[in-house]
Amino acid sequence: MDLSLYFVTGRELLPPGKEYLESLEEALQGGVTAVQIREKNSDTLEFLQIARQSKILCMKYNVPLIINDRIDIALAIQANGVHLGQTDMPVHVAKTLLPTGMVIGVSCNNMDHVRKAIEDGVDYIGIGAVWGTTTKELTNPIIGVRGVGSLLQALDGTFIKAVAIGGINSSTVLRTLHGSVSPSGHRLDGIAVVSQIAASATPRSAAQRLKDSFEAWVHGFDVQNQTVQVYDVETIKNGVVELLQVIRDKNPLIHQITNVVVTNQSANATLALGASPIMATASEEMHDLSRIPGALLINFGTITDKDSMILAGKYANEAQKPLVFDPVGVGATQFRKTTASELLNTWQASVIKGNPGEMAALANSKEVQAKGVDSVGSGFADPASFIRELAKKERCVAVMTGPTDWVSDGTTVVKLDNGRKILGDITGSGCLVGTCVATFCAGASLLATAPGTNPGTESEKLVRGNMLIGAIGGVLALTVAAECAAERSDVHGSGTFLPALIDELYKLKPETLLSRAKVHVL
Ligand SMILES: Cc1ncc(COP(=O)(O)OP(=O)(O)O)c(N)n1
Ligand SMILES: Cc1ncsc1CCOP(=O)(O)O
Repeated sequence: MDLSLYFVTGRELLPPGKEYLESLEEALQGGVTAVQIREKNSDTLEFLQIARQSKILCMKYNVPLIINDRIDIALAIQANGVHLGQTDMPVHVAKTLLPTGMVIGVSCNNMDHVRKAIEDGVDYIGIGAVWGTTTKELTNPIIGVRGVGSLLQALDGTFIKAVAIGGINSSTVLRTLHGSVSPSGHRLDGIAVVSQIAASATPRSAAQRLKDSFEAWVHGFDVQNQTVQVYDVETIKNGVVELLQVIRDKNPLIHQITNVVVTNQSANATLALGASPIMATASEEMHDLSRIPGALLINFGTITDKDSMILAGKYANEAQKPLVFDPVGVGATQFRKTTASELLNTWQASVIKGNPGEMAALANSKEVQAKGVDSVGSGFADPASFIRELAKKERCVAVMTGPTDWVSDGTTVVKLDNGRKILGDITGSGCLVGTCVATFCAGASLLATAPGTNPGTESEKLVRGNMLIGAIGGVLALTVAAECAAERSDVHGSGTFLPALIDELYKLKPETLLSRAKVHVL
């Protein structure tokens, strides 16, 4: 059964003047691949009639029909299957009542539900609610995009299909699909949708849009899985130098929502690299800024603009712009942890950058501790494996800073050895890395969207351009410039180091980067 676009009906949501059967037929014409009749307010006779009429239409389009909750109705109309919630008829009882071959789907909100569904041998699970929704009063917690991945991983090795449900619409669909892939590479088989189709005056185009997004994303996912990109040191260094040139030629806008401690020096570092900073925080301007080529940096060192962070990130994903997230001091307070989780469930970061303490807190690891915004101790026993797994889990490039910097896209791990101790003696050196990474990612994005490249070919992506090279470029630019600054005879301590660092970023030459960068591909 193809569950890729699973329409769950909602007659109560029909727009004025729209007939139910007309709406269902248009949805089927738009490419719905499975239909579930969900009647929460009808008596048995009305439910039966609606199910019968719906079945005729579904058969016309050769689309399977599932009945929500009611085994008797499913049997009466010989539906293709039933969907059961956690408080509905238990699966083992339903199995005794249903003929073999009739599909059984179950709602799952947590790992216990998934384990039970596997034990019961269901055909598919509906994981939800992934996002907030007004269609149903939720009695279980919202799972969030990242929570779906761990439930999917539990299905590894089974034939049970999985769809996500709750708040899926044309704005959230790509984020849902991309962010829910498990670390083992298990993806959703489909999306289940009520209001985006049922409440639409044009259900055909609503369904078509969702179907196009789903198919484009799956195609991109399959292509990516089939192509292993192998990096060598020369390719990386040359890629970084190319991005430096793009930044200086194209002067991208680097929108930064950052903390009060580093705002000025971050803006100056951006300018020194050849890009254009804007330190804007009002939610009213987030949409306009997202339309300008460049990148977005969200640094929550002093979290006061959470709503703007949420909006800016959503718009950046929509515009396929790089989004660099610097979860400063995320382990320091419960508020920071909850906020980071909320942000990461809402938008997809292209790069997450942090020190070992911050990265440990994000990964719920106790191996490295933090004190406020600083990491304490000697770091991870196996930083390469840690960073690779974190990148895989968060579906982005991960950068872990320190005396040695580690960068991974979840496959390749790159170790960078240009770190200088004096960087730790100025405030906000980690934040400056974030700024430089955002600037180089902007360069990577501009390179990928340069005239001559077809923007239509990668419509399924949340970001365009090579974010691994962008992240490495940002780290190298800052650490190589720091090396140059630290060697200067006019630098006597941290006070003279900071302006010298900005100077060295300003003067940074491709040949300096090429000769000094200490890059190791693992
Ligand atoms: C595909 C899919 N997944 C989950 C649900 C929710 O079912 P349930 O938990 O039984 O809640 P109600 O739909 O009965 O309100 C679903 N219907 N479909
Ligand atoms: C039935 C159901 N189960 C979990 S969320 C939900 C409603 C989904 O509706 P919508 O697609 O309109 O958010």
